[in-house]
Amino acid sequence: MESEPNQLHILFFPHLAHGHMIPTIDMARLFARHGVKATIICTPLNAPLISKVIERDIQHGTEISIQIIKFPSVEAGLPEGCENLGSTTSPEMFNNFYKALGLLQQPLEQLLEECRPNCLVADVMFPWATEVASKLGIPRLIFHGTSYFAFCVFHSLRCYEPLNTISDFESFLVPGIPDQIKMTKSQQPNYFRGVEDEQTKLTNLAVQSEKTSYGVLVNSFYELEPAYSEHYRKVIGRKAWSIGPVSLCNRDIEDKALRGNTASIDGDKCLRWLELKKPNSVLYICFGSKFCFPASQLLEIAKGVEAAGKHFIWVMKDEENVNNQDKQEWLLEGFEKRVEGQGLIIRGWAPQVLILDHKAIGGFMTHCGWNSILESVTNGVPMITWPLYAEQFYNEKLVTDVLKIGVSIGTQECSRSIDAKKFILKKDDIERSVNQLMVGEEAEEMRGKAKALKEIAGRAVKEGGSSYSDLNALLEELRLNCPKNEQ
Ligand SMILES: O=c1ccn([C@@H]2O[C@H](COP(=O)(O)OP(=O)(O)O[C@H]3O[C@H](CO)[C@@H](O)[C@H](O)[C@H]3O)[C@@H](O)[C@H]2O)c(=O)[nH]1
Repeated sequence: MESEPNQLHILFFPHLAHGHMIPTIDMARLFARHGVKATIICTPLNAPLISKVIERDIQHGTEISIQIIKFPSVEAGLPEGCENLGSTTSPEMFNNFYKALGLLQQPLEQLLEECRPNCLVADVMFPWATEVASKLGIPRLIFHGTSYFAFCVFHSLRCYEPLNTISDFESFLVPGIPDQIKMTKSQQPNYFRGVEDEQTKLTNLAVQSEKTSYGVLVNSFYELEPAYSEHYRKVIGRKAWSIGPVSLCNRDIEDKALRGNTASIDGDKCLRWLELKKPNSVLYICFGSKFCFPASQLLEIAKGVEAAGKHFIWVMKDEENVNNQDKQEWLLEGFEKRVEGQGLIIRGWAPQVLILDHKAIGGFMTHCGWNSILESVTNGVPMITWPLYAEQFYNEKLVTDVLKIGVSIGTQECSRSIDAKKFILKKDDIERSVNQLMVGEEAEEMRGKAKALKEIAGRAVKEGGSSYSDLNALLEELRLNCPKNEQ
């Protein structure tokens, strides 16, 4: 395909973690469908995941490609082959992974010099990318991967510092945001709890780079959180474009199946199982791409969903199986047999967008990663919110207190490694929330609101819709302000 003379060339540089890579790939595909030449930067072991997904786009004539750079695993003290945050298995590996990300600065610079794109879209985890790009006169857009609501809460807590004077479980009102939102200090990420780790350092750098970057891309749509989109732009004063939900670029069933191309279960098997169930009758349970519960928590979830008596699909991560060998027997033989017909257990990776899209799915028990929330919203599915770490407690508040399309499971502690004895939620908590979400008047009301949002999300990405127009406005601005800077 001949390139247009003023065709924009944009480089997309995702953080090497599923929760960031997946929306960045979708975003690059979206830009390519809007006439941009899109190049996704990635490392050798992450490349196959991406190439499978973009294959169909290439066949359809969109200009999208991959540019591979080496990942400095060994240099950063990681084992060879550890190129995705999902493969880190200890806090030390986790920290080394962030060190390795820092070492990508030089290869990025070299690549930018060779390609001279009109613009670089780089993940928030690469704060140094703004400076690297600006040396070559290339504007850098930041991709955060989360909601406006979460940005606004984060900004408020930095600005007003309400956490300095309170104890862990005392509740406080988040100051200066459009709604009355109550939280506790224990629900805050490490950054606000005085923990000086690699993530805290990175967050401080990210805050600085946000001020000097060209602007921010947000995987959200205006109608979902209008007050917070306005607050972010007008009160906090950042330049931002809402271009989501980007997962809606997986338009047909093949797209959705491809998107789950690493799934450990055949998509058709899942669909066949779901076909036999009534509309809105199945609860989907998944806690994102990485998190692993201890066996004691898995057992309480198992007892809770069994007692609630609803159909369910439950995704268990591989590490949960490996780390909890002692309890496997109970889960495999006793539980799995007893719930035959009632539940489908997926061990490993699930084709999530394919599952959420099925009419039998009536609820989603989620850890509140932003992609999962958006995928639930775009399919009109209300949620049981069970936030675990990072900004997930903020996302929970948006779902339960602002949008009112979810039931909180009631967890209080933001932590990457759950202390098995202290923070275990019990069978009764799980049973109660499943019943509250799946049956009764309140459940119908939440489902109605979620279905309405599904329609609005669909319109937002279609021609004339809010996200479609925001993306076009951005591309127009880049064409005017950011000509290709050939050397
Ligand atoms: O078995 C699985 C598990 C996950 N997914 C997909 O993986 C993505 C997971 O993303 P998300 O729900 O956002 O969870 P995390 O991977 O935990 O996301 C990280 O990144 C998000 C975006 O910045 C943050 O909101 C989260 O707090 C952070 O943990 C989604 O697209 C899911 O559809 C699957 O397809 N199959």
